[in-house]
Amino acid sequence: MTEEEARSWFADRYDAARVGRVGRFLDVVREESGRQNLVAASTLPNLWFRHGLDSAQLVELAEDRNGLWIDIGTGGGFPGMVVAILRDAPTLLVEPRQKRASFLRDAADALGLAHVRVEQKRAESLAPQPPAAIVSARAVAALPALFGGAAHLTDRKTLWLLPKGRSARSEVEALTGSWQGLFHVEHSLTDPESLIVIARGITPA
Ligand SMILES: C[S@@+](CC[C@H](N)C(=O)[O-])C[C@H]1O[C@@H](n2cnc3c(N)ncnc32)[C@H](O)[C@@H]1O
Repeated sequence: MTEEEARSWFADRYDAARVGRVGRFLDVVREESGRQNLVAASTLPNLWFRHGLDSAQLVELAEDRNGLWIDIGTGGGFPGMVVAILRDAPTLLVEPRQKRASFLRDAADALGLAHVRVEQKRAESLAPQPPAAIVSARAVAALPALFGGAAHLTDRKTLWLLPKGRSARSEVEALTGSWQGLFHVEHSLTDPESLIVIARGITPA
């Protein structure tokens, strides 16, 4: 898919103001990439597709849930910042690296996203709070570490949306005896060989 086609994917689903905000955010990611490493340099020419659309597809998997969305390890903003632009519900971006967390705070302020909170912490250090409706994490850790680090922020109704590349099935199978829940996988729109793990009812086995 070309960048123009990826942008059209947004324009077909969202109003012009939201699409404009996604575009402004991708512009600041491009600009900030001269100062810190936010995304792989090879993906800078394809921000709409590789990061915008790759993030936005999670909103389509979220079953219209309106509650708190926690994105673990947001890094340069993906998927959490795109999610926050596309839905108006509270969004918590968890990112331990100071420079990245500051960038996320500044970007949320510049875009007027008052429903975004940034915590400069590791997920496992966050105090328990009202359980998340949705937890996402892209390219952060293996499933046992994600569940171990963030389960205290969730309850049995929480939907976990975890882009996992090609390792998805083997990671789910390897959970036997440690974590249990209901799992299925979806193919990623940005790479049919990559899978997104969708999980609910996650508890220690
Ligand atoms: C490879 S980057 C991915 C960033 C972003 N999710 C993306 O896909 O573009 C992993 C990020 O997870 C963060 N991270 C690593 N361990 C974490 C933890 N336990 N809790 C929260 N964030 C974590 C790192 O600081 C880093 O920014």
